[in-house]
Order: sequence, then structure tokens, then C-alpha cells
Amino acid sequence: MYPAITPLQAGLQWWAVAGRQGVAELWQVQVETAADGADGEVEETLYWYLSELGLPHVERQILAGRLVLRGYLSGETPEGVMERWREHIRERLTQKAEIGWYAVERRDWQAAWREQWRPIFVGERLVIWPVWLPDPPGDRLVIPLDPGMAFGTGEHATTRLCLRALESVPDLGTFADVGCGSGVLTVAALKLGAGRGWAVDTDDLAVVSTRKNLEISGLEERVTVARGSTEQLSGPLDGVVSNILAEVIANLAPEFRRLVHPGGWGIFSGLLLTQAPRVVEALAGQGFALSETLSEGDWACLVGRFSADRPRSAGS
Ligand SMILES: C[S@@+](CC[C@H](N)C(=O)[O-])C[C@H]1O[C@@H](n2cnc3c(N)ncnc32)[C@H](O)[C@@H]1O
Repeated sequence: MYPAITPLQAGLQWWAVAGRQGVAELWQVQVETAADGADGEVEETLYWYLSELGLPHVERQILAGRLVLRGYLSGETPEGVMERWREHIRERLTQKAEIGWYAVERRDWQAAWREQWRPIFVGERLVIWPVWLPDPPGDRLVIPLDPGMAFGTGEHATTRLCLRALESVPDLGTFADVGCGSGVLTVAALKLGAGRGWAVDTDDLAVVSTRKNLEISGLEERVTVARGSTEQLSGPLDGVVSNILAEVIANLAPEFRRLVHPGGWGIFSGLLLTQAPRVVEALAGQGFALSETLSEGDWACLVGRFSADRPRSAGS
């Protein structure tokens, strides 16, 4: 569990580990808000703010009816930078959320995380299995995972939705996982029958984590992992899966079209049901024909195929 914490500074909650004031391996930024389904928009906004503030590794939990999001900064982050971020969040954060800062020890954080994380059964055929647990049951395709600090444990609905969608594609073939995080979707696609994959993420820690998880499954020979985004990839591929954010998916729509051959599949999530229409519109402009929208709570996942007679923009 986390070490005991004591307030270091009044006002906007600023805390430190007891006996270690000012010394931390990691700073934890925690944002808390109501967890009722109506607040999906707040959650999306908070993810966005946290990633804009340089905190891409956001952990999500529901505790006593409250949604808790936590991001981590290096303990070596200078005080001045921390102060600026604190002000930035204070200015921009919705009234509906509370924020706290904590000093944590990396070892304790990882131990706490491991204690909490349980196997996650997804769809008809998959189970995400923490690597440190004893052998998993034999009746499902196992995704053994050590997520490190990357997103993609299966705790978030969008990951589960993408996994369900991958299960439903009969001919996965060659694919790209854009925004691979822990590599959970890449490992799943291969276990579900895909032949070869390309996994990219703008975050170094995600690249490390994906490589590690591929090695755990002995699949590293079948995937090229790179830091970056679609500019690292060339087609034609049989499909693409991307679980990022509504805006990012919409902006990358022309890139998805470039990568996937006509008739190929697409699975897109990281968006709320309310955001689905404009993301579908952006994708449809690139010849994407939606066949199904999967949902869990407020979250959506778009499943479909790029049509053979897709439009071409000028010059392409
Ligand atoms: C929500 S996580 C998804 C992780 C995993 N694929 C899953 O489904 O659980 C989104 C990931 O996309 C990465 N990312 C954000 N913007 C990106 C971009 N433009 N291109 C590639 N990756 C991006 C983030 O670093 C993060 O690891």
C-alpha cells in the first residue's frame, strides 16, 4: 500500500510522505470527481488535461463512488515546474473535480498496483492475466501482461471494447496498433490469429512496455514496435486498431485510410458515445463504413471496414 501521507502545505492539497518531505521518487497527481455515468465528459476532459500536462500514464479507479485518476511525474521534476503545473491545473480544472499532489516511492507504488490488479475476463475468448499470478485457467486465450507504467491493463472500458471488437474480426491478417500503450491489443490480435503487427506509440514507456509484453508471450518476432505515430508505418495493411482520443482519431483518419487497403478493417476507441458521430463523420470521409458501435458506460468503440470505392482527396 501507499506509505502514510501528511500535509506539507495548506491550500491546494500538497502532501508528502511522512518523514521524507521534499524527497520523492515520483510525484503523484490525483484528480477526483463524481463517478456517476453522466460525468463521462468530465473524465474525458480530465484525461485530456493530464496528458496535456505531460502525464500520459493515467491510472483509473472507482473508489467509494468517486472516479479517481492518477498520473505520475518524475521525483526529479524541479519545484518551479511543479508550481507552474499546479497553477495551470488550478486555472483550468472543472469545478467538479478535486486535485491532490503526493510524493510516493516507486517501489511502493508498483507493489500497491500489483496488489490491486486482478485478471480481467473480456468478451467470449480472452483473459488479461497479470504475469505475477500463478498459471491462468486453460479455457481462454491468455494475454499475460505486465503493464509497467503504460496505459492498457484492461481496467478501462475502451481497452475492453477494442478487445471485444478484435474478437469479432474473422480475418485480422496484418495490422497496426496505433497508440499501443502496454501492447495489450497487439498481443490480443496475434493470439486471435493475426499474422504480423506494427505497434507505435508516441510515449517511450509504452514502447518499452509493449516490447516487454510481446517478449512475455514470445511474440516479439511478429511485431515491429516503434516510437511515434502513423508516420512510422506504411501499408497496405489488413486493418488498424487505435484507442486514443476522439480528436486524435478524427485527425488521423486520412492516415488510417492510407495504411489500410480497401476492404480492410478498422477499430477505433478512446471516445465517448456523444463524440461518436463526429469521429464517424471524419472516418466516413476517408471511406470508412461503420458496421457496429460497441459501448460500455459512456464509452464507444467504432468497428467497420474501409470501402473499396473510398473518396480520394486532391493530389492523392
Ligand atoms: C488510451 S491509451 C491506449 C493503450 C492501449 N492500446 C489500450 O487500448 O489499452 C492511448 C495511447 O496512445 C498514445 N498516443 C497518444 N497520441 C498518440 C498519437 N498521435 N499517435 C500514437 N500514439 C499516441 C498514448 O501515449 C497512449 O499510450
